[in-house]
Amino acid sequence: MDLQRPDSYQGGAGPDFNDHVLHKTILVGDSGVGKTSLLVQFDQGKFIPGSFSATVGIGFTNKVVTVDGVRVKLQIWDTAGQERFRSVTHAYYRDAQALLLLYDITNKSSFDNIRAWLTEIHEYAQRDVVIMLLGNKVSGSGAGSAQPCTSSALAGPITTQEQLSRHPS
Ligand SMILES: Nc1nc2c(ncn2[C@@H]2O[C@H](COP(=O)(O)OP(=O)(O)OP(=O)(O)O)[C@@H](O)[C@H]2O)c(=O)[nH]1
Repeated sequence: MDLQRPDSYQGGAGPDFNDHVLHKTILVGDSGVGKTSLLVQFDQGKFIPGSFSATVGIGFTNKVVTVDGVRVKLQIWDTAGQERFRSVTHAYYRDAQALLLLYDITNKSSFDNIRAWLTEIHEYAQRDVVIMLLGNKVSGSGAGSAQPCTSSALAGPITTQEQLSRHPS
């Protein structure tokens, strides 16, 4: 799926959100941990396997979900995990209400790098941003294989120490 759709970005609040609560979420994590795959899975309901094509820059997709009777428009931004795009993606952290921080459970360095990601998040995102740590690639076949480290992670901001202590050593 092509997430590079600058034509669909209208700036500011974006498309008509009159009857929605807008919620901006950003997917972050090392290159190859499965951010784009997770977003495509969430958007289209299926895992699309294929050769790895690294995201260039940043793009977003919208999805409306109903939570406790309230329609919420999720605007989910998919960022490139590669270092060379960091300066581009940092600029988007500020507006985010939530950050989904992914690592690949089959790749230790992607977990080791979580500390560095949290340092960047604390530098560029709002202080009260909600951070959810997700271990991806739990299933070899891909589909729906991301697992949160805690089911209550989205209930409120959590600290670096809390997040790291939730990962089994
Ligand atoms: N086995 C398995 N493979 C996965 C899973 N999720 C993604 N992959 C594969 O991992 C590779 C990288 O996935 P992407 O979604 O492109 O990774 P990314 O984090 O968006 O990478 P960047 O765009 O470079 O930041 C692809 O070959 C995917 O098919 C999963 O849950 N299980």
